[in-house]
Amino acid sequence: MFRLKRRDRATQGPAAGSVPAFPALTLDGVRRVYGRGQAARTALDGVSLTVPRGRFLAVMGRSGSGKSTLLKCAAGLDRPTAGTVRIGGTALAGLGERELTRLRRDRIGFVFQSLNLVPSLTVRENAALPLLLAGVPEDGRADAALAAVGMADRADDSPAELSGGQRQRVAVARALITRPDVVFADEPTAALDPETAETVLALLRRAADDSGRAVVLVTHDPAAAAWADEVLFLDRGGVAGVLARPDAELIRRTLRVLGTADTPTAVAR
Ligand SMILES: Nc1ncnc2c1ncn2[C@@H]1O[C@H](COP(=O)(O)OP(=O)(O)OP(=O)(O)O)[C@@H](O)[C@H]1O
Repeated sequence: MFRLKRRDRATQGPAAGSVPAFPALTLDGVRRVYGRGQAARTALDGVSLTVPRGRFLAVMGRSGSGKSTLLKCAAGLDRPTAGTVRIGGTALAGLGERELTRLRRDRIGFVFQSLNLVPSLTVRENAALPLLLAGVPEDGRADAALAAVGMADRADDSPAELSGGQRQRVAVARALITRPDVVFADEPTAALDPETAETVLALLRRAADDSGRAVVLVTHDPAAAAWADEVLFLDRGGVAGVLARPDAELIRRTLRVLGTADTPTAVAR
């Protein structure tokens, strides 16, 4: 069976095509208010953070604390009401829709639970999709990316023939194929059994360690967050705390102290 071992962070060079002088991701005073007037709801309340290259950050917090909103604003999928988001030094607010789409395609990788593979394409074509959309020849890069996630032998298969964990491994290959500055992962292991989840988390860990990507993982699962270098806890749209190099037990205890666990049973597990 394909498995990876958890490893300590290694220092690696910057991602190709990026500007090494700048962190992969910075948020400065990011606010997001939904609605207007009396119906206005502040989902993010002035969040600032920096994620350097090679760093793996997990974002946690109870339902409604602003995790998805943070991820969408950071990934250029939503525009903040105020504040600045920079990917590799590029301020997203200064970009038009077309430039933003290009930046998302070329410099950001996505591994979302809901962002499924395209069923009418082969596994290889799915992995190559960001390059195909950019009109760039894939030149064997899809096979190399699939080999890196242990899926080379399934390149000609249809996604329908894969298990959930195998699909997520292909999604990781697709997310990494453009050598992005940042990989955003939204609950990528929520539907997987613990062992399969570990395989996917190890791939994200390796994307930070070996390839110098910044990885931002949104999760409810302390065991998943324990793969990160840092865990950022959100509460009512603000940063309630940050934990460096935590294990799952410390994360559970911190959730309990901060009152950001979804349910008492989630803490007691
Ligand atoms: N499109 C929207 N319109 C209005 N309010 C929204 C919208 N999206 C999110 N919100 C509100 O913003 C707040 C933060 O939502 P968000 O989805 O970011 O939380 P979350 O931490 O990701 O939650 P979950 O863990 O349940 O996915 C919530 O109060 C939510 O109701």
